[in-house]
Amino acid sequence: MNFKLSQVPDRTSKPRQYGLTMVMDKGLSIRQVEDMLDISAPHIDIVKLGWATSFVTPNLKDKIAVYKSAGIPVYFGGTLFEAFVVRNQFEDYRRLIDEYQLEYAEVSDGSIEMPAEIKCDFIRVLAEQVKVLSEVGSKDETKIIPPYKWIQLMKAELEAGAWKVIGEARESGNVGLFRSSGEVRQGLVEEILTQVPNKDIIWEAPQKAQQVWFVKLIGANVNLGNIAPNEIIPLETIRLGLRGDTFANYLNDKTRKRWKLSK
Ligand SMILES: O=C(O)[C@H](CS(=O)(=O)O)OP(=O)(O)O
Repeated sequence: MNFKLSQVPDRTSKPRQYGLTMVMDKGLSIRQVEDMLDISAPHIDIVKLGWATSFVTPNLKDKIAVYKSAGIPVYFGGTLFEAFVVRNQFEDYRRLIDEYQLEYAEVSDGSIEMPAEIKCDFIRVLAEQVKVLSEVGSKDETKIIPPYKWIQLMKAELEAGAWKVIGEARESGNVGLFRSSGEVRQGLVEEILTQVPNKDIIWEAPQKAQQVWFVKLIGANVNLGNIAPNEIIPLETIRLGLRGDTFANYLNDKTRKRWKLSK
């Protein structure tokens, strides 16, 4: 940090197991990646090449190499996994992961119907090869999954070997964990947290108000995903209580009382 400031929460340090910021790259050029890393690398834990953008991104290997040289792991979006699976090309997908020397892979069923047991089988197989992030939730806004089902799926996928489970929200943040307005399905999140350890969950939270909500609920070291490249540094300030939205979060009672601040 550039300055000394008291009453700032401790952040976990890299390589983080929690307190993760997962960034969504949906087609940055190599130059843009270099620029992003130049300023934001300390605050990026993992990068997802959103949905199937990796299929059409030129110079993919070179781009992944830039992330690698900065020590930042990259993985393909779950939609690419689904695109291979529906075409009966799972083995090709596994080879692809090796060819691109990836250390993480996402297993999801956001765009397809996949029995939970089959999804867990894919997780089991891939977990032998890489660290698996499995995503729970549908991309279809009309498909409302009840909380008990989210919990069941998340637990089963972690047991099958997922390193983290991701709560679906899409790039837009208006499905899955959120209502179409972007408002958090609070009851859902709170119920999930009674059964699944928060360190095991990455919450997709692309909108500022959503990030603020999670930081207020869970704290500076909440795992957040689908963060846009230009929101990485702003998010870090939200985590640290250095933006208006979370400003009073970590101040002690004496300071809050003196300045008449409420959390
Ligand atoms: O679910 C996601 O976050 C993304 C992006 S979007 O749904 O296409 O907006 O898909 P994924 O395949 O998990 O990257």
